[in-house]
Amino acid sequence: MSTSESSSTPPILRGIHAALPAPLLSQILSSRILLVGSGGIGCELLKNLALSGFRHVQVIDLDTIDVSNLNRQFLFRSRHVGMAKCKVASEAAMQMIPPLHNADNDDDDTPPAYVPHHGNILDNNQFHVPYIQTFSLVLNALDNITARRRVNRLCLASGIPLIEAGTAGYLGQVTVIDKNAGVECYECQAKSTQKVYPICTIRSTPSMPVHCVVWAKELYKLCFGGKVEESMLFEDEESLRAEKDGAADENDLAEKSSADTTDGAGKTDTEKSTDASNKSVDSTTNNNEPPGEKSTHQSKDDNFESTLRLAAQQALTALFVTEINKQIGMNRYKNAEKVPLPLSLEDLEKCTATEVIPPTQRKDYQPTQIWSPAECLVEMVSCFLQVSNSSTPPLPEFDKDDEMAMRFVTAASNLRSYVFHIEPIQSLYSAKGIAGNIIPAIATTNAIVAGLQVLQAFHILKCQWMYKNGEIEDVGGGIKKLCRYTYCLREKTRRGYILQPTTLPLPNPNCFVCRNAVISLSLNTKEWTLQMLLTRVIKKELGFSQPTILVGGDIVYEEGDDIDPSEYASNLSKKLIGLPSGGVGHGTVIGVEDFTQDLEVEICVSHKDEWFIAVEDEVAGGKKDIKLDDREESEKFEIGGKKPSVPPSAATTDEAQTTKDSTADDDDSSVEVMGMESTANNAQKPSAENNGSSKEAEAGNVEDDDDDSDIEIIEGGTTDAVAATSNENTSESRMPLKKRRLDWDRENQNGDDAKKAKIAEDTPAANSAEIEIIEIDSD
Ligand SMILES: Nc1ncnc2c1ncn2[C@@H]1O[C@H](COP(=O)(O)OP(=O)(O)OP(=O)(O)O)[C@@H](O)[C@H]1O
Ligand SMILES: [Zn+2]
Repeated sequence: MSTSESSSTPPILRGIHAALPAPLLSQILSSRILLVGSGGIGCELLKNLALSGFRHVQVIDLDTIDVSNLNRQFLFRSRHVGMAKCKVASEAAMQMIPPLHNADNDDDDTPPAYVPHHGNILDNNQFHVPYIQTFSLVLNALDNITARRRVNRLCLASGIPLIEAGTAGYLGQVTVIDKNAGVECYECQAKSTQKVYPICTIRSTPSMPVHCVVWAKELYKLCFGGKVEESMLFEDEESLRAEKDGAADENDLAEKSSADTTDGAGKTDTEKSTDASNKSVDSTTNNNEPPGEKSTHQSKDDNFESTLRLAAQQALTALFVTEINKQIGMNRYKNAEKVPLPLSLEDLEKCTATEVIPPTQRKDYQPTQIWSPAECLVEMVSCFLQVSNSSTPPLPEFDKDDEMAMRFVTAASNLRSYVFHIEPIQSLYSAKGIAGNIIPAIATTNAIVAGLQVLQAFHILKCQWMYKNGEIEDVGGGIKKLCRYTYCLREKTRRGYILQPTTLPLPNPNCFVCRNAVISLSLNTKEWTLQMLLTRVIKKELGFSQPTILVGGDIVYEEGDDIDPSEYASNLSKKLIGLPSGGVGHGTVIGVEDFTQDLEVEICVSHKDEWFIAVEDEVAGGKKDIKLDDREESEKFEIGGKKPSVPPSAATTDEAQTTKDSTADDDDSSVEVMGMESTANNAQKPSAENNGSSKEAEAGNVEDDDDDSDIEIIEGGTTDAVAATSNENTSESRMPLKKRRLDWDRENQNGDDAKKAKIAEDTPAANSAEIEIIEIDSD
């Protein structure tokens, strides 16, 4: 019997007791763990924590249980659908904690408690640095970058170790982030950004199914969204006029055609028709008629229904006939391989007939069926009618799990594919894959990764216990030595392992989060307003939550509970160049602080007037650069490019010096983000928005370094072996990101299936890889 195992140990804990020295077990039993996310990985983790004897766990999750979660989030049953995930998961896990006998835990006699918090980790008021500081360590089981970034920053600011994990299909990884260990943080490496398509491709020249799906999602926003002006398809009067003028330059015929299809208010036929169907929706949803009176107003209802059907038909004709003819009339496709073909008027006439049953309402309906154009039209009409006849408004944003939204997007995107001769036509099932960019979740990978996380938790607790006993000088040093970045691979390594541990990577010196590096930002300071800078860059790209912005040492904007929003409101609409304290021009250093994340950064601005984007050259083949037009101003920026070589105004300040010094080795900056398509970055950063981070694709680089010794390290006997492995691994794991990516690409050409699969996700041919957000879903 081992040191910690007693005759009274419950059988389920005996294995753990046999493996762990008694003090470590006691450390586990009294530790306080925070788990963020109780979905796929989170459920596995909760079960592992409970069965390993962890008694004090808090769980944060914002979501409720959906039917689609049940196949892999095994703590949930169908009776739990609609209930808070964290509550159900905590209760289920609590039942699994083996009862303890006094001898097991001398230090802690408080009863076990798994406490759920049904909330958003982004909520500053509830989940802040002092809260995080009450835990021994934090475990992440999240599915998005924003939340991960937030936990990363909270943990760095609190000095609490974080065990980060992610999966994408068969691939997964686990790592440990700890400020005091001096290792890479979550934001040291760039994450894949939302895939962005040039507006012109989506609006006029789609060539792949994914373009049609993106268009259909924008159409959903235009038809049902709360803010139609946020749809990429929305046209204000100015852009309509600009389009008309441009068309006039092209040829006279174009102008005539354009004039024919816009009304006096400058609205396109599409907008007029979707307006019409929306008005029908409004008039129906505002109709307060009690349901019982319906039969007495049958004929009135019949009339109303036929009005709705007519409005739907008009909208569809505008979308798939009038608008297409207009574009053809403007000679937009004169060099295209195939000119689009508007939908048949006959199909459009038939689609409103009451007796035609939409495909999804038929008895033999299967989500893998492919709908004909006529069926797609009927399906769209049924969506319009459903919205009109329902008392609850549709979701303002497209959600792949919303049944109506998915039917609408499948039908609309397929109709667009038919018009533009794009193949293959998608079933609802495959369109959902593209729309949500879904890589099927594999429960086994989640389970493996959650197991690895608990092993890392043992390592951290061991370090904390060793520190308490004066065996090591600092916890961080111990973590750096004991903990591992572990990849879960699809194919076995040469030595036959699927788990590949490496030493924790060193921080990226250019990381503004953990290394306080100056951020370089290029944009047009004469066009960008403070509001654009705030929303597009400071909040969205850099993840600030309550920023204070300083120019020339003076506050130009501030947010917070006790801040009067009107105080700096007038600055928001000002162009950067016109801001107080001398404005922001080429070389200006902007300060940004966020006390909710204990983060302060400096942004060195480069003024840049003209922006280009590489697009497919349909005529000559290959790529060509086109100048970005005015509509995309907020997409015209670059983070992490070259900083101004001689910052004019700030040249003598310390900030400027920092800026200048860091310019030389800036080329491989991992925070380079272009807010537009086809930058090298997108290829560089695979699947970071899914359950995994960008690391998994680099797994191939460490294949030769395989050594699974750290799986047994908890027993303390393998430290040397791991240290030796660390040295071997260091050069690979510290390699600049671009170099590692190049090696990765090369290896893929050599035909490793696992890696090919990963690359396939990054290539246009795998449609699902092209969309904005990558999510893991049920398989
Ligand atoms: N900001 C956040 N605050 C709290 N919990 C979050 C936050 N963002 C995501 N989560 C939770 O993280 C969990 C991630 O789990 P998972 O990746 O299995 O996603 P899922 O939504 O359960 O499944 P899927 O998206 O595949 O249908 C989810 O339960 C989700 O609610
Ligand atoms: Zn970092």
